[in-house]
Amino acid sequence: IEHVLVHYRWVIVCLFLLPASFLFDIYMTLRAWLIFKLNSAPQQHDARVKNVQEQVRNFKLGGSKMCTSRPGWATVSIRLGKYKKNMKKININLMDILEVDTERKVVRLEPLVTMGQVTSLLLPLGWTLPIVPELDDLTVGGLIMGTGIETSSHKYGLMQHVCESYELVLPDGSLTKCSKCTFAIIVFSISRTENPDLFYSVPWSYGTLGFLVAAEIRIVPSKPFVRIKYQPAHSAGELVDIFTKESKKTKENDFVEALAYSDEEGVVMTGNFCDIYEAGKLNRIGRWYKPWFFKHVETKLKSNESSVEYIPLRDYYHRHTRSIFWELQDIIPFGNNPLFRLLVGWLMPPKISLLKLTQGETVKRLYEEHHVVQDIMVPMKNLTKCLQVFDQEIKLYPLWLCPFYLPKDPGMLAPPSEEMYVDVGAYGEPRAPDFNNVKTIRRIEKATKDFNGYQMLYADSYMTREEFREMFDHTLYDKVRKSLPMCEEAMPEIYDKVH
Ligand SMILES: Cc1cc2nc3c(=O)[nH]c(=O)nc-3n(C[C@H](O)[C@H](O)[C@@H](O)COP(=O)(O)OP(=O)(O)OC[C@H]3O[C@@H](n4cnc5c(N)ncnc54)[C@H](O)[C@@H]3O)c2cc1C
Ligand SMILES: NC(=O)C1=CN([C@@H]2O[C@H](COP(=O)(O)OP(=O)(O)OC[C@H]3O[C@@H](n4cnc5c(N)ncnc54)[C@H](OP(=O)(O)O)[C@@H]3O)[C@@H](O)[C@H]2O)C=CC1
Ligand SMILES: CC(C)=CCC[C@@H](C)[C@H]1CC[C@H]2C3=C(CC[C@]12C)[C@@]1(C)CC[C@H](O)C[C@@H]1CC3
Repeated sequence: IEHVLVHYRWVIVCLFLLPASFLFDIYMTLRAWLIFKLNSAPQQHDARVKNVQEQVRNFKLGGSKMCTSRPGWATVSIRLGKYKKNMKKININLMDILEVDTERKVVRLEPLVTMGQVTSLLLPLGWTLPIVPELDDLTVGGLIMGTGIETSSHKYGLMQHVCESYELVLPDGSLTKCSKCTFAIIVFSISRTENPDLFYSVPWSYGTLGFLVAAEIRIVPSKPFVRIKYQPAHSAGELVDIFTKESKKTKENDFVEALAYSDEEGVVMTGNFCDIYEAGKLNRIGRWYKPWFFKHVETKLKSNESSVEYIPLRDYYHRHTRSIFWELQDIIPFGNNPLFRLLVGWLMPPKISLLKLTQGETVKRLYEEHHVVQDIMVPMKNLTKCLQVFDQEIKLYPLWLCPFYLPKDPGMLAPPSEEMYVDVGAYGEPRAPDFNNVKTIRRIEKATKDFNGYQMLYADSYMTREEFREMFDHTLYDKVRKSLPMCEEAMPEIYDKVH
C-alpha cells in the first residue's frame, strides 16, 4: 500500500479522494442550505456555546491541558497536531454564519465557518470580507487564532486587523467578549471597548487563551468582477521595483500579488473591483476546464507588455484553490492536461484534509524531508535580500509574493514601526543541491528574524523556545495568560503547539 501511495498517489487521489471530496462538498452545501432556510443557526448558537462552557467546566486540572477536538488531519496546515492525543479535547460544533449586518458593516461568524461558505453567502449580497484567504477550507477560527493574508492585505492588513470583536469561552468556562481599542475610544474615553488586552493577544495565540465561539469581522462592498493587470518582469530588480511601487498604491489597487517564476522572472498582478467587463476580455478562470491559474499567469512572461483581463470575483478569490497553489502538480502530474481538465476537472481539487488523512507515514516523511511549505513575512525593504536567501537555500519556484500592511498594534507582532511587509510563500520541491529540511529551514528562520520578519506558524517551525520568543513579542500574551483564571494551568503555550 505504501509503495502505491508513494509512487502512484494519483491513482488513489483520482479513484477515491476526488469522489469523496465531491460527496463531502455536496453534504456541506445541502447542510448549509437547510440551515439557512430553517434559519436554525442563530437560534442554536447560545445552546452550543453553553455546551462548550460545560465541557470546559468539566475539565479537571492536573497533567493534561485543553485544545479543540478538530482532528489534526482535518486542518489546513502541514502538521498533524500530535499534541491533541494527550490533551482534553473540547468539541466546538459551531459552523454557521450567524448574522450579516449591513448597517454596522459586520458579519458575525462561528469559528468553523469556511472561506468557501463566506464568499457563497456574501458575494451575491454585494458584500465581501476585506481579506478572503484563498483556500476554500480555511476556517474563521483558524485564521483568527493563527493568521490570514490575501492580496488585499496591502490595504487592510492581516485577518486580525479586520476583526471587530471576539467571543471566547475562557479556560475557567466563563464567556467573554473582547473588542478593538479604537482612536475615538482612546481620545474620548468612550467605554465601549471590552478587554482590549485580550483582543490584541488572541491573534497568533493558536487557541492557547481560550476557545473562540464567535467573531465579528468587517465587511466591505464588493463588485462582480476584478480587472486584472499582468505586468511581466524579466529581472529580479524589475520585479521588486514594480511590486513595491504597486503595493504602495493602496488607494488605486484593490489587489496586489506577484508570482516569481525564477530568480530573474516574475509577473506582478494588480486588480480592481469592477461592475462590467470589456467585450472579449472576460476569463472565467474558476471553470473546471480552464488551465491552472499559475500556469495561465506564466504565459504572460512570453511578452514584455502588460495585459488586462476580467475575472469574476469568486473565481478570483479562489484562483489558487483548484491547483492548491502549485502543490497538485506533484500529486497529479497530468492534472493540468486539457483532456483531464475537461473530463475530471470538475472534481478538482481533492480536499486537503483527505490528502492529509490518507498520506501515510512514508509520504509524510518524504514531504518533511524533500518538500518545503513555508511562508515568511518580511519588511518590503528586505524583499530583494529575502529572495536571494530563498534562491540560495531552496531554489524553489514559483514563489508567492503578497504585500501586507502591518500597523504597530499591541500583540505578538511588534514591528519597530508600521510599514509595508511582504509574505514570501514557498510551496514545492526544493532544487538547491544541499537542501536539508531542518538545517535549511533553521537558516531561513534566522534570516527572517534578522530581517525583523515572522514565520507563518501553520508550517513546520524548527526554532528553539528562545528563538521563538525573540521573533514573536510575548509581553502582552504572558500578561494576559497570567491574568486569566486557570489559563497557565489549563492551556498549553503557543510554542508547545507549533514547534
Ligand atoms: C457552501 C455553502 C455554505 C453555506 N453556509 C452557510 C451557513 O453555514 N450558514 C448560513 O446561514 N448560510 C450559509 N450559506 C448561504 C445560504 O445557505 C445560501 O446559499 C444563501 O446564499 C441564500 O441564497 P439563496 O439565493 O438560495 O436564498 P434565497 O431564499 O433565494 O434568498 C433570497 C434573498 O435573500 C437575501 N439574503 C440571502 N442571504 C441573506 C443573509 N444572510 N442576510 C440577509 N439577506 C440575505 C438575498 O437578497 C437573496 O437574494 C452557504 C452557502 C453555500 C453555497
Ligand atoms: N492565505 C492564508 O492566510 C493562509 C493561512 N493558512 C494558515 O492555516 C491555518 C488555518 O487553518 P484551519 O484549518 O482553518 O485552522 P486550524 O484548525 O489549523 O487551527 C489553527 C489554530 O487555531 C486554533 N483554533 C481554531 N479554532 C479555534 C477555536 N474555535 N478556539 C480556539 N482555538 C481555535 C487551533 O487550536 P487547536 O490546536 O486547539 O485545534 C489551532 O491551533 C492558520 O494557521 C493560517 O495562518 C494556511 C494557508 C493559507
Ligand atoms: C497562501 C498561504 C499563506 C499559504 C498557502 C499554504 C498552502 C500552499 C499549504 C497549507 C497546507 C499545505 C498542505 C499541503 C500542500 C500545501 C498546503 C496546502 C499538502 C496537501 C501536500 C500533500 C500532503 O500529503 C498533505 C499536505 C497537507 C497540507
